[in-house]
Amino acid sequence: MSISEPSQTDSPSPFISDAERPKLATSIRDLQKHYVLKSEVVRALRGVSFDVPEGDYVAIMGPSGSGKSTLLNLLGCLDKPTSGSLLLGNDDIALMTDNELAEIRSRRIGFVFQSYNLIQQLTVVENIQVPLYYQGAMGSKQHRRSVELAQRVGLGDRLDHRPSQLSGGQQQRVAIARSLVNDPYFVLADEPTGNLDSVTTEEILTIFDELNDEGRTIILVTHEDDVAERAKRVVRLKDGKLHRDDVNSPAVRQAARETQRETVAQLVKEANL
Ligand SMILES: Nc1ncnc2c1ncn2[C@@H]1O[C@H](COP(=O)(O)OP(=O)(O)OP(=O)(O)O)[C@@H](O)[C@H]1O
Repeated sequence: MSISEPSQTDSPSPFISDAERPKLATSIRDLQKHYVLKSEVVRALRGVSFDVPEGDYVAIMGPSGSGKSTLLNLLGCLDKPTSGSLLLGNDDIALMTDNELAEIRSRRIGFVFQSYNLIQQLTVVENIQVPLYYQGAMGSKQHRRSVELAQRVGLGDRLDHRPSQLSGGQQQRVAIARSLVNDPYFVLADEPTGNLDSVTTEEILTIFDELNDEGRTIILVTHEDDVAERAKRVVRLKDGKLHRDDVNSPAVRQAARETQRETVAQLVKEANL
């Protein structure tokens, strides 16, 4: 359950100075995406607008076909809108060339996928470094940063392991560390707990909570209410439009944390019997 509050205003208040206004990780205005299939036009996004301030934690939800993946592809610079704007920093992705999109995608967006998408032949540290490899930045400083990130997600004792030697939850931790290596505008996670059991889901959501507490901006797509309740805000799409934009109260977030921890404690207890 969430209480409904408008989380953004369309026009900036004249009483707030530029210095006081929160910086935006991204700003989306009247975003439209149409796909042309033979003679048919599919209007996957039909004028979506919202802002994501730095430090926000947004869950995107909606029924199948509502436009979540389409929005995620645009946020991840994997595709360009038909019209409207999507600002990353001061850059509008609608105006970028394909090369510029690829550049910003590899340098400034941190991806976490449901299926982890790790390279099987590489170790934990090497997988974390992959986004740096595309930039030709592979010195000792970058190696140190990758080790620190592995430690940050609790894999300090698994640095030389390969994905096949790790559990699903550990592989997702590697993916989270990899998503942070470039200091991204935001972490973009597509059903990050979709393949995980409740115990591991709780571990991953706790890492997201901690990263967000440290100021990281997180945008995730989920079908699960209990995952969405952990976010600060839930954006719901319906038929390609923004249907609702609700703030989760601290009480709702805390209750979701407690419920999940109790479920985990019960499962652990049962497993020990
Ligand atoms: N590449 C494409 N070509 C044509 N139509 C597409 C394409 N991608 C998505 N669509 C259509 O756009 C609409 C929105 O699809 P999208 O995948 O964004 O929805 P979704 O909310 O992510 O759904 P799901 O939860 O099932 O993954 C759907 O009608 C879909 O069939």
